[in-house]
Amino acid sequence: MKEAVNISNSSISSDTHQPILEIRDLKKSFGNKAVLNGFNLKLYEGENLVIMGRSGAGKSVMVKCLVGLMLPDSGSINVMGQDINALNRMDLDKLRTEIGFLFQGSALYDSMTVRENLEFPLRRHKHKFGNITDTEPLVLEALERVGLVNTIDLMPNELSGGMQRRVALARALILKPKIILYDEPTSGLDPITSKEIIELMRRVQKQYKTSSLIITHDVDCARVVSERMILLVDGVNYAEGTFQALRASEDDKVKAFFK
Ligand SMILES: Nc1ncnc2c1ncn2[C@@H]1O[C@H](COP(=O)(O)OP(=O)(O)OP(=O)(O)O)[C@@H](O)[C@H]1O
Repeated sequence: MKEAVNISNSSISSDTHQPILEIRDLKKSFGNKAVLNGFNLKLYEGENLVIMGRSGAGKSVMVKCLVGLMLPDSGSINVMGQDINALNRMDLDKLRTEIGFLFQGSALYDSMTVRENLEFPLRRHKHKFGNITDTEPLVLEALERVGLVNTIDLMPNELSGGMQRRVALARALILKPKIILYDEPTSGLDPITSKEIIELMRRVQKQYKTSSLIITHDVDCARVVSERMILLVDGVNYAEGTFQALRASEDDKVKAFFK
């Protein structure tokens, strides 16, 4: 297993803590093209970990393996002490409620109102809150967290791109997950709206005390939200450390990320 260049870890990543999410030696090839070549990751409780990689580096492949949409060739993925590849469908479904996703684009259901979009995961995973019948308080709470209670009866196409992203964040939060996975949370947004989303991510992290895995190309987003970063190069975690430490690195491959 190839070890990452550890440029400077934050105190959170101390090995005395048990990671809430751990990826070990993940490998995935397509034909003779190795995309992930022994990728490792540990996400600790309450931490904001950013993964940066150039286009085609294998970030989406990693995310798909992580959520069980793609099988890796080898390696393990452990979420809250459970190996996801060893779980049956029902247990995997249950574990998924502990992971909130905010994918590229907002991926709201266009034919549903904001309220219905937020109710959807609640109905699907009723068991999580003891078979609740009145979803309204949870919907309102999640919308309040993102400052959009007044949009509850609107359709997604009546919202701006930034508002849609915020509603998608509310939907990711509604099941009160322990982990949030952000895949390019600021892509396609103008700089001001991006800043608003980044600020919201920080606020939500504090309120819900979630652990966040943030996949981004956006250096500004990484600077503001990350406590620790992993640079994914050639299918491995090439370098790890704080934003400041990585930015100060003299390594050419690391420097290329900050140009
Ligand atoms: N199902 C697939 N079949 C064949 N090749 C694939 C498949 N999925 C991904 N790849 C290849 O794996 C490589 C990594 O793709 P991936 O989408 O993970 O990149 P990425 O880092 O997410 O890029 P971007 O930042 O542009 O989204 C690419 O070369 C892609 O063509």
